[in-house]
Amino acid sequence: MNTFSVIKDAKRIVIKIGSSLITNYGKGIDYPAIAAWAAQIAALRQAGKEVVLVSSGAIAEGMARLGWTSRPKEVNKQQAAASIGQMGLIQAYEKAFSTHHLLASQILLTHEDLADRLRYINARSTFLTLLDLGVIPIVNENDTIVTDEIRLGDNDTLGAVVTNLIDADALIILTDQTGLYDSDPRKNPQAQFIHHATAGDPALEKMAGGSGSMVGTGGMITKVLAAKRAASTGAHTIIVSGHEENVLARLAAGETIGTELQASHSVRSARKQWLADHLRVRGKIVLDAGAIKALTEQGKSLLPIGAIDVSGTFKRGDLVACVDENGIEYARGLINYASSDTRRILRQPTHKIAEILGSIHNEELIHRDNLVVLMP
Ligand SMILES: Nc1ncnc2c1ncn2[C@@H]1O[C@H](COP(=O)(O)OP(=O)(O)O)[C@@H](O)[C@H]1O
Ligand SMILES: N[C@@H](CCC(=O)OP(=O)(O)O)C(=O)O
Repeated sequence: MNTFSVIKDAKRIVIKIGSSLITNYGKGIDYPAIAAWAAQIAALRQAGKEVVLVSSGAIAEGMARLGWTSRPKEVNKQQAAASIGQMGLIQAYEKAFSTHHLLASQILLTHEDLADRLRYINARSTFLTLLDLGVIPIVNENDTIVTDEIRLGDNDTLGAVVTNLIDADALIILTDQTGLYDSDPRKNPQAQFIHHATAGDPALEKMAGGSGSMVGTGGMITKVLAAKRAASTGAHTIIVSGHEENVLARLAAGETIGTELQASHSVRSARKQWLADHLRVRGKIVLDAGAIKALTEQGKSLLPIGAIDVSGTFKRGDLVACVDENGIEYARGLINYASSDTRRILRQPTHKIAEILGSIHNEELIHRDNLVVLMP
């Protein structure tokens, strides 16, 4: 199926722009490029579409303003650079959108802001109000104050989280490559271009590598994982070069450019989506093939008999990832047993739990109501 028409028909779109594009590989804000994207976004608004922009580039622009040629290793210096660069980014966007009589707004998020259910709902309401008002929200991670504990990590993930938060129809990731290849084209000139794939296909995770540039953060792997995440609310993802002439306008006209990663998931309930968007898993349970099938195809709960290994230290009620033996995550959920107890009941039938632990909380390791499947 050709999903490019989805961009054409989409009502609500999240557009993520990477650092290398925004700052011309760290040389400083690319004002003409921002003006060109703003003009296309203004045309999308005119056509009745709502657009949220997730823009990277704060650290790269801060470094350029400070005259730093290599990214400092010290987190406090990166955070200082982000604080300087973010201001430049927002000024550039505000100016570019104002020429089209559009208001822009700034939203800086951390993972912690969205991990709390009330704040998540509140953030959603603010986004939707801004869109109702015809504003272009411009989002970045709050790099200046973020710590490892509350970090989202990269803006591809942030783009997907925002897509899920506002139920966008599509996520467009503008980057410096024409899209996804079966290996990093910077390293392999023979790499083959992927025109179309299903978001969440584990094969994509093997093709995608890290960032090949000095200023980019996540590379393709975070884009592929972002597409998987965006697909969980039914959003399709397009990974495409921001250097393409009129890229957004052409996508909106239904042209086939970039890599399309099609959503095949059925849409989740709001609570399960919130669970999926938690990025801080406290541990991992390795499942056998039967358990993976039970979770992903039969909508069942996870029983101890299907769990073959456990890692991490967690308490009852913590969020854990359900992975296969290769570490691919299939589901995540709130576990009924602490890691020490889980370890003791691995591979055990349910009727043995009380005998081994002395008491039984629940028959399931993770009840299906507290479990969200990430892959079809
Ligand atoms: N399979 C792949 N296909 C395309 N690009 C890849 C692949 N694997 C790794 N990359 C690298 O990912 C980079 C884009 O990611 P990144 O540098 O983080 O950009 P951005 O700032 O746009 O997020 C490309 O320049 C490329 O070197
Ligand atoms: N939040 C950071 C960008 C992090 C990031 O993911 O960058 P990129 O890989 O270029 O999208 C910044 O504004 O510098």
